[in-house]
Amino acid sequence: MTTATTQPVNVTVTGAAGQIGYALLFRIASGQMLGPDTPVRLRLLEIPQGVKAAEGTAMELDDCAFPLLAGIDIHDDPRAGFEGANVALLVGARPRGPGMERADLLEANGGIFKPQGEAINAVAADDVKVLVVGNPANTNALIAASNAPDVPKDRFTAMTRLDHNRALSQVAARAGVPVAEVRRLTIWGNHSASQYPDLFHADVAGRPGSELAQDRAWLLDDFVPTVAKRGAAIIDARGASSAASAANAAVDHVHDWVLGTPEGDWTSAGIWSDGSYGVPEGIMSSFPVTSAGGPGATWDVVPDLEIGELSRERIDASVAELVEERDAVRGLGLI
Ligand SMILES: NC(=O)c1ccc[n+]([C@@H]2O[C@H](COP(=O)([O-])OP(=O)(O)OC[C@H]3O[C@@H](n4cnc5c(N)ncnc54)[C@H](O)[C@@H]3O)[C@@H](O)[C@H]2O)c1
Ligand SMILES: O=C(O)C[C@H](O)C(=O)O
Repeated sequence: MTTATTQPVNVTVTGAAGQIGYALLFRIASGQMLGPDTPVRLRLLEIPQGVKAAEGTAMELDDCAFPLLAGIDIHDDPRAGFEGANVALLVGARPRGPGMERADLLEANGGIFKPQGEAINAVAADDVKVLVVGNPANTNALIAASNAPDVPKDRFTAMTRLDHNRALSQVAARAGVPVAEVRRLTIWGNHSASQYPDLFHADVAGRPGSELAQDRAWLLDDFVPTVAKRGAAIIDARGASSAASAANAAVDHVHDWVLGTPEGDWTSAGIWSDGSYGVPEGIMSSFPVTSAGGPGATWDVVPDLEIGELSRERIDASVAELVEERDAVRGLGLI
C-alpha cells in the first residue's frame, strides 16, 4: 500500500454506477478513505449497461476538481478493471429478484465473484486489499478469495462495518452518551439477520457494556434485532437499500485497515477464519479486529475475549448459516 507519497493508489470500484457507488466515489476521491496525502486513481468497473451512467459519474468527479484525483478510467471487463488494483471495492452484485431463493442468489452472484476473484488473482497489484460489499457479502468474499489462489486469504474481507456502526449508534442512544464514547463493540458472524452484535466487552463512556446488557429484554428484543434487521428497516423506509451509510462504512473499513484502528479500540470485519473463537476455518466470518496500519497491514483478531453462553449460542447460529452458504456454493462448484 502506498501512503503519504505522490504515487497514486489504484482503487477499483465495481458497481460504480449504482447507488452505493454514487455515494462512495466522491469520498474516495476527496481523500477521506486513504488520507489527505494520498492521490488516487479510480478504476470503475460496470456491466456494459452501466457504463454510460458510470461515465456520467466520472464527469461529475472531474467537475469536483479534487486535488488528489489522479485519473479515472471505466471498464466492463474485470481483467482491465482490476489491472494494478491496490484497493478493490466489490460493490456490484445481483440483487434478489421476485421468486429468487437464497441458492439462486448465491449462484447468480457466483457468476460475478468467481471471475472477479480470478481477475484479481491475475492482474491486481501484489499488495491488493479487497473489500466485498455486494450481498451476500461474506459468501461473495469467500467465492472471490477461493478463486484467487495466489493472493493471501487475509487480503479478502467482507463488510460488516455498517452493522458495527449501527450498533455503536444504538448503544450511544440507549446510554445517552456521544457515539465517540462507545468503543469495543463486536459484530460476529454473517452480514445477515443472523449476525450477533456483542456489547459484553464494550466500553460505554467508561462503563462496561455488560451493565447495559443486564437488561436482557432490551438486549434481546431491541438492541440485537434492531441492529441485525436495520438493513430491512432502511429498505422499508427508503424504498431502496442503504447507500450513503454503506458507502461510509466502506470508507471507514479501508481507512482503518490502511491507516490503523485507534489505540484502545477495535472494529468488526468479515475475514477468512483461522479457527479463532471456535469459528471453523475457511469461512468469511465477522470478528473483532484491529489493524496496525502501514504497508502490509492485516486485520488481526482481538484475542482472549471471554465468550459467555448467550453470546456463544448467537455466534454459533450465525456461523452455522455461513457454513450452509459455503456448502451451497461448494455444491455449485464456485469454490
Ligand atoms: N455489506 C453491507 O453492509 C451492504 C450494505 C448495503 C448494500 N449492500 C449491497 O451492496 C450491493 C450494491 O448495492 P447498491 O444499492 O449500490 O445497488 P445498485 O443496484 O444501485 O447498484 C449495483 C450496481 O452494480 C452493477 N453491477 C452488477 N453486476 C456487476 C458486475 N458483474 N460488475 C460490475 N458491476 C456490476 C450494476 O450495474 C449496478 O450499477 C447490493 O448487493 C447490496 O445488497 C451491502
Ligand atoms: O439488508 C440489506 O439487504 C441491505 C444491506 O445489506 C444493509 O445492511 O443495509
